[in-house]
Amino acid sequence: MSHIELPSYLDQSEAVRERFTRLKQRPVILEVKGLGKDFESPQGRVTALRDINFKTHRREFVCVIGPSGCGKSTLVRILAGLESHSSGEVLLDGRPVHGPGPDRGMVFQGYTLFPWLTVKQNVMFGLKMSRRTGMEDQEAMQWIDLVGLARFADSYPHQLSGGMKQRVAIARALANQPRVLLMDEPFGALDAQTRARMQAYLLDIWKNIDITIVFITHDLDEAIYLADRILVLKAHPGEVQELIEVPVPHPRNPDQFLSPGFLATKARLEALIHPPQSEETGLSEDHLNLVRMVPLDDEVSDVY
Ligand SMILES: Nc1ncnc2c1ncn2[C@@H]1O[C@H](COP(=O)(O)OP(=O)(O)OP(=O)(O)O)[C@@H](O)[C@H]1O
Repeated sequence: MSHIELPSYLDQSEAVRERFTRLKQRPVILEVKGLGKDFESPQGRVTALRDINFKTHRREFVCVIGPSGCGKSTLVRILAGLESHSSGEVLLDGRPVHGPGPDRGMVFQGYTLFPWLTVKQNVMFGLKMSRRTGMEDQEAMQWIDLVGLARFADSYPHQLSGGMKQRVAIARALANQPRVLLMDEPFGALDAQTRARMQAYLLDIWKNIDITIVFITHDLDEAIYLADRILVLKAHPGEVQELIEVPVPHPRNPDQFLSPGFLATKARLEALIHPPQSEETGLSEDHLNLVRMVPLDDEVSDVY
C-alpha cells in the first residue's frame, strides 16, 4: 500500500509564520496559570485538571480538544466563573476571575434560548442582565443581522432550526460585548451539513468583530478548520499535552481539509488523542470488554 508523504505539522509557510509572530505580539486577553481542579466524589478525589498553562492573545481563536473526561468542560466552566478552581489562577486582562461576568460570553451545546421570548427579546435579555440598559431595539437588530437572522427577529425559538437557534445564542452572547467568547461544543448537536455551515458563519463573525474565542470540541476537523492554536489535553488527570499552531493559512475554506498542512495536523492530533494500541495487551485503553448476553445456540449466532 502506498503512503502519502505528509509534511511535519510543525512546518509553516512564510505567511503562516508571520501571522503567528503578529498574533503573539498582540496583548494577552486570557491567561491560565498553573490551573488545577480536584473534585471530591464518593469514589474519592478526582483530579480533573492539573497544572494547565496557556495564554490567548487578542482576537485569537483557540480550540481545546482531548479525549472524553480530560476536563474540557471543567476548564471552560472555570474560565466562565461557573466553577471554582483548586489551584492556580485565571486572569482576564490581567485581573483574576472569581465568578461569572459580562466580560465572558458563553454558548453551550444545548439550546439555551428562552422559549417564551422572541429572537430579538432573547438577544436583548443578555443586555439587560449585563445592565446595559437603554439598549435600543436597533442595537439588538445589529447583532441579529450579524448572524444573518434579521428576517426572524420576531420568531420564537420553536420556529427555528437547530443551526438558527445556535446563531441566536451566539448573537445573545456577543451583544454583551464580552472580551472572550467561550463555546462548549456549540455545534455538537447539529447534523454534519449544518455544522459545516455554522463553522463558516462563526469564522465570518469572528473576522468582523473584536473577540477572542475559546472553543471546546471533540471534532479534529472542526478544531483544525477553526483554530489559530489547538490546546490538546490528555485525561486522568487532565493535563496539557501540546499547544499546536495550526499551519493552515487564512482565510480558511473547506477546500483546505485535504491540504498537506491540514492532514499533517490531523495526523498529529490523532496520534495524541487516539494513541496506538498498548504494547502490553495489544488493546487500546478504551477496548470494550464484551460479555456475551445471548445463548450460544441463539438462532442468529451463526451469521456473526
Ligand atoms: N461534579 C463532579 N464531581 C466529580 N467528578 C467530576 C465532576 N465533574 C467532572 N468530574 C470528573 O472530572 C473529569 C473531567 O470531566 P469533564 O466533564 O470536564 O471532561 P470532558 O473532557 O468535558 O468530558 P467529555 O468530553 O466526555 O464531555 C472526569 O473524570 C469527570 O468524571
